[in-house]
This record gives sequence, structure tokens and C-alpha cells, in this order.
Amino acid sequence: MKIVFYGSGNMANAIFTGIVNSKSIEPENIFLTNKSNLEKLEGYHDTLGVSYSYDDEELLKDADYVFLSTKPYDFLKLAERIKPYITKDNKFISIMAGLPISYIRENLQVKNPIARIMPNTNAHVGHSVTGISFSTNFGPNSKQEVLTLIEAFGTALEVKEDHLHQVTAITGSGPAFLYHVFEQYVNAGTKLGIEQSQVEESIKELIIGTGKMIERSDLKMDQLRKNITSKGGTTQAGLNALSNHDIEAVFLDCLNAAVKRSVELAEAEED
Ligand SMILES: NC(=O)C1=CN([C@@H]2O[C@H](COP(=O)(O)OP(=O)(O)OC[C@H]3O[C@@H](n4cnc5c(N)ncnc54)[C@H](OP(=O)(O)O)[C@@H]3O)[C@@H](O)[C@H]2O)C=CC1
Ligand SMILES: O=C(O)[C@@H]1CCC=N1
Repeated sequence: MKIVFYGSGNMANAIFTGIVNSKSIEPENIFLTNKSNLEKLEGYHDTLGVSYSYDDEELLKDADYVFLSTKPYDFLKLAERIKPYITKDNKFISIMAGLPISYIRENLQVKNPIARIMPNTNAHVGHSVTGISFSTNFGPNSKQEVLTLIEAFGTALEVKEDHLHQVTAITGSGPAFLYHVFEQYVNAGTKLGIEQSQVEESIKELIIGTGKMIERSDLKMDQLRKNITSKGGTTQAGLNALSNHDIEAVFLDCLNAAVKRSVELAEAEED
């Protein structure tokens, strides 16, 4: 299988690194390209053993899956670049937030199968939650191949294309929202008088350990929380203080804003 990445930035890097680490494809069969940053491509070649090129005809010839992984606003230039060289065998996988399959198809001027995925940067560590939608002409075998590719860097969740807006908010942008919360926790912790580096290190371990508990325990999160909360104890006191704030409403605002932006991005492209 030959895979090409048009765009080798942060998100693509997380995906192809995950695929290389999974050993599901020989690294030399993964081809990278970008706009002009040759040094970056050479670096990935040296560290991961992947191939790279700026020769679009060579890149697209025999390519089974072509990742469209530029920023959404760079897609039209990318489409102009690759249109003359697309072959009937190329199946596209777009990671670009907000751009509908119909819009991608229209601008590539092809009928080739197109999938849209919404991964997140946890792909770096094999834990992306990736929403996916397929065009109706994606065959069952190819669908399975794509799902297997995605599972190389995490888990896949097939959804209706319209629901990719919600997936974008909850898990695509999700790591950034959680990092923001963790940053606030560190900031608050440093105000308690312990040395900053000690707070940062201990909260990092706290987050990793809590994630592993969620992963490995059979208990649900509410039970894990209750197991820490002694009647009349410190946890109860802290949780009481937290319940004075409507944290759910705060996150609902955050997620609604992200969904709204995703819809706006899609509508802007349809105009
Ligand atoms: N970051 C994230 O957490 C997530 C991002 N996404 C989506 O992933 C996409 C990429 O984001 P991200 O990786 O953060 O972006 P980056 O800015 O890190 O990377 C963009 C890449 O696109 C390349 N590029 C630009 N124009 C062209 C072109 N004409 N031909 C080929 N390559 C081109 C750039 O090349 P060069 O370096 O040479 O300029 C660069 O390699 C976005 O559409 C975003 O919506 C989806 C889910 C999560
Ligand atoms: O911020 C963005 O638009 C992209 C989509 C999800 C994560 N990053």
C-alpha cells in the first residue's frame, strides 16, 4: 500500500508517526510532501525512514490513499497543484477541519472516493479518537483499509458527515481544552506556596496517573471520584467549592463555540 501526505505539519506528523510506529506499513511506502519546507521532510526521512518528494506525478502514481493535510485555507492552492496528476486509483482522506466532502470533490474535479477524518494530536501516542465519514462511493474493502490505518494511531468512530462538527469540538480540539484546564490547575497550585517546578512535575504525574486509572479501572469516573471522597474530608470540601461554579455550563459554552466555528468554516466554503 502506498500513502501520500499532502501537508506534513503538526497533525499529519502525529498520524504518520503513529502509522510508522504501528509497523502496519513499511515506512518507505509513506510519502510526504509540503509547500516548501524541504528541511522538515529530510528530518522525517532521517528519523522515521519515510520517503518524500515534490514530484506530484510520481507521488500520485499508484498512491492508494492521499491525505489532504494542509490548513483549510490552503486547500484551493493544493487542489490546483494536484488536479492534473490525480489517477482513478487515488482515494482521498481529508483531515481539514470544516471542509465538506462535496466541496473537496468539486474543487478536485474528480469522482474518486473521499473520506473525511477528524483526528486529534494524541495520535502521537497512539490515542487519537478519530471521527470519520466516507463518501457513498467508498467500497467496503477500502473502508476497512482506512479504518485499519486509523486504528494504527488510536480509535475510529464512524459518524454522519454533519456530526463531524461535534467530533471536531469534543475530541479534535479536545486536547487543547484539557491542556488549558490543566494549565489553570498548575497556576492555582503554584499559588499554594510550594515551589513551581515541584507543582508542575507533580501535576503532570497526577494527570498521567488519573488517565491510566480511567483506562485500566472497571469503575466509571463518578465512582472513581466517590472512592476518593471521604465524608467530611478534604476532597468533599474542594468539590463543594467547585460546585459553586457551573462547570458543565462553562464546557457547554466552549464546545458550542467550537461547533459554531466548524459550521461557519464549512458554510464559508460553500458560498
Ligand atoms: N492540529 C490539530 O490538532 C488538528 C488539526 N486538524 C486539521 O489538520 C490540518 C493541518 O493542521 P496542522 O497540521 O496543525 O497545520 P500545519 O500548519 O502544522 O501544517 C500545514 C502543512 O500544510 C503544508 N502545505 C501548505 N500548503 C501546501 C500545498 N499547497 N501543498 C502541499 N502542502 C502544503 C505546509 O507546508 P510548509 O511547512 O512547507 O508550509 C505544512 O506542511 C488543518 O486543516 C486542521 O484543520 C485536524 C484535527 C486536529
Ligand atoms: O483548531 C482547529 O481548527 C483544528 C481542528 C481541530 C483541532 N485543530
